[in-house]
Amino acid sequence: MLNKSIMDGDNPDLTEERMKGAFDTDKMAAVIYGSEKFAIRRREITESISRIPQLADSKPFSFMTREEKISESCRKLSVLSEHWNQLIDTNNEEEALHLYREVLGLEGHAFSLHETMFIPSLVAQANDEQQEKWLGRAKRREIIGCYAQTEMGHGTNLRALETTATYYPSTQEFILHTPTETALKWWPGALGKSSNYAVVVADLVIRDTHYGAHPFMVQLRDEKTHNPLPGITVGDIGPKMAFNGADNGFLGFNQYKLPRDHMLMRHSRVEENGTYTKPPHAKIGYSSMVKVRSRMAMDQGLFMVSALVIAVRYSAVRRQGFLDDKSREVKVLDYQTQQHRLFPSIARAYAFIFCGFETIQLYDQLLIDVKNGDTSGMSDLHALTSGLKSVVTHQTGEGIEQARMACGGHGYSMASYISEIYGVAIGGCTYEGENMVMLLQLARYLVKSVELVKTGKSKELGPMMNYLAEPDTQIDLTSGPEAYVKVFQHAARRQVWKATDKFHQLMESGQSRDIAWNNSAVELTRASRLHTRLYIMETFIRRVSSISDVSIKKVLIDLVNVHVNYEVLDIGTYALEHVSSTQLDSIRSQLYSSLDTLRPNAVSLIDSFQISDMQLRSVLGRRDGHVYTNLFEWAKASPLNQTHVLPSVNQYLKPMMDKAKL
Ligand SMILES: CCCCCCCCCCCCCCCC(=O)SCCNC(=O)CCNC(=O)[C@H](O)C(C)(C)COP(=O)(O)OP(=O)(O)OC[C@H]1O[C@@H](n2cnc3c(N)ncnc32)[C@H](O)[C@@H]1OP(=O)(O)O
Ligand SMILES: Cc1cc2nc3c(=O)[nH]c(=O)nc-3n(C[C@H](O)[C@H](O)[C@H](O)COP(=O)(O)OP(=O)(O)OC[C@H]3O[C@@H](n4cnc5c(N)ncnc54)[C@H](O)[C@@H]3O)c2cc1C
Repeated sequence: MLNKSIMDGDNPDLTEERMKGAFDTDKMAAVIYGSEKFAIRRREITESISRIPQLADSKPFSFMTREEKISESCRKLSVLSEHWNQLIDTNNEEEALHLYREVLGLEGHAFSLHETMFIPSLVAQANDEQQEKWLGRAKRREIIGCYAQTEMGHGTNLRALETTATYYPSTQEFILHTPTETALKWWPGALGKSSNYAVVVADLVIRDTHYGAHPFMVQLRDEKTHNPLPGITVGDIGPKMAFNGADNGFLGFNQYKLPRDHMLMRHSRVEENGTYTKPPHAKIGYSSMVKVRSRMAMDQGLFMVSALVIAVRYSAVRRQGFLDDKSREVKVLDYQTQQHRLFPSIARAYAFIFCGFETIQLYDQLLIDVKNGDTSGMSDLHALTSGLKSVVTHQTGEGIEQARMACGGHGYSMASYISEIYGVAIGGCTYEGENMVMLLQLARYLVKSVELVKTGKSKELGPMMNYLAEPDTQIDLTSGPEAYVKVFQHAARRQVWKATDKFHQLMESGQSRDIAWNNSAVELTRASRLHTRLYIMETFIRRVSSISDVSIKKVLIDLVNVHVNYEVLDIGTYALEHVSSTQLDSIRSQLYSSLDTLRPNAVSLIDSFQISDMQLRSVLGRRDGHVYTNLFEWAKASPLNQTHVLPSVNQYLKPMMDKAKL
């Protein structure tokens, strides 16, 4: 059996789709998840979880209040604490994240930031003695931590953070203080009610000199009572667009004393007498953010996949309207518009995940290099991940919203669960650096690269930048996906040069650097997007070319074809400089035929992600395809349906109607 999801009693429309799949979904899972070993481990972990009934949801998430969601996730975390070692290798981050996704879902929980930012901050920023003291406790979950950087008044501009950590050599202590209301830490995940420790980012002050943002390990709550410690004001910031299982919080300090060795001192130091040693790279303290950004292509790819699993499966069981055969309505997946809505997003999701593997590995390597004193790769990775997080989060938002619309009316119901996936995923456009701001960070790097070319120093260009120095060439669109890469290179190169020239000209005309930058900013962000999309396309093609299994490679090439045709058409206005409108018409025809080619493998392509029903939490996306019966059951479980007559009817509507009758 090529598609391992086929089971007796499933909806026959889905079974038919799975029979059509031309490749082995387990083999595809191994490609998606980087190795056969990890793909197998994922399945084993999912299987083991299903054997622990207390880890099942006590009722559908969509019917829970915020308080119930928080209580439910804490309940499950306490059950998990009895099973960690038997379920996963606790040193394996990917296994831990898979476990969290399966059991706790995507709405956040008490450990939301513990694994993703608190522990990574200790790993990257704490020195050996500090790691000895805190890392083991954090990994054993004796303490719960978060990452408290953003303030009510400032998230983007870290140089303007107002929270101070002032060092006093006389007592060898820092005093943490929140001087104004806008200096309150605001937003950190799991800060409000769950965490008892935080890595707090504050402006280091020694003898009236401000050294800027530095990380500190701060105890927030008493380990016995969980009450906030004296001098600490902490709480929840209230409901959000989504992600409401997490207690994003506020935090203020009133002259709060902290021992000297609580500043994380792997890279910068404050000696007992107040002597400050600066880090080997000015931005090394920003590494926890780079860590999360390097994961975002993968995590966002998985958000998009969740929505696509739901939309593609549902589109295979939803029948509406007719094509040739007037005796039976067609699966909506057979409509070209439906395929055009969904398949390019499937391609992007695969591409994002392949990019994600690459950037996660680059971060891990950078961590080793930095520990060995080599910070030379920091700028490259910062630029790459800044652009990538921005493009991927934006396109993921678009893809999920299209997936929701592709499910028609039922997509709008929480039974589909797509609105929640959208709400959580779209947060990624803002957290870890607002997208425009991060595109502009990449643009700094692109502008510098053009300046290198202009001054004859092309040899110094960073990775992925050589194309900026190359001349335009004739493009033969019949020569396969590489020709489309060339189109992107031409378009990105032209836009990067154009934006840089504009910036330079404005400065030459007398504008200050900052004003000229601001007046070129829209063009600069366009350059960053094109450059990043080029990287995504190249990575996708490179990864697919490296695959040896014939049937897997064949379907992934079909997917690459959808991707390259769609992407080039999507940047049509930029491509027009290099591709004629007749050529664009032929790309359009190729896109339509590539959608057709992909159609028989659509369900198998999304099944291959092996996202369990438990994780998906969607009636429409059920693996067995039994949508309608379960939709009715789900609606019957609504709290409103637990009584025939609501108290509000008796209190307001009935008296109103009775009065109208008089
Ligand atoms: C189903 C699946 C489930 C998955 C599971 C996930 C679930 C969902 C969980 C949610 C989890 C949320 C987690 C959110 C957690 C937060 O959001 S934490 C808070 C994040 N905050 C931010 O990202 C703030 C953004 N701001 C910044 O990073 C900085 O202010 C900026 C924008 C980089 C500017 O920094 P700056 O110090 O003013 O520097 P700037 O003058 O702009 O640049 C100076 C130089 O430094 C360089 N530089 C700046 N930063 C760096 C750096 N990091 N490295 C190297 N060089 C750098 C610049 O490139 C520049 O270089 P040159 O061009 O001069 O050569
Ligand atoms: C779900 C979620 C979880 C979060 N979790 C955490 C956490 O765990 N820990 C934490 O510390 N923080 C967290 N944050 C905060 C988050 O990191 C910040 O909100 C984010 O960095 C954006 O900063 P801001 O809110 O100051 O936006 P602002 O900078 O105020 O953005 C407002 C607008 O101004 C524009 N803008 C700002 N500066 C510039 C510029 N220089 N050039 C051009 N345009 C500019 C932006 O593009 C945007 O359009 C979280 C946020 C969310 C939504």
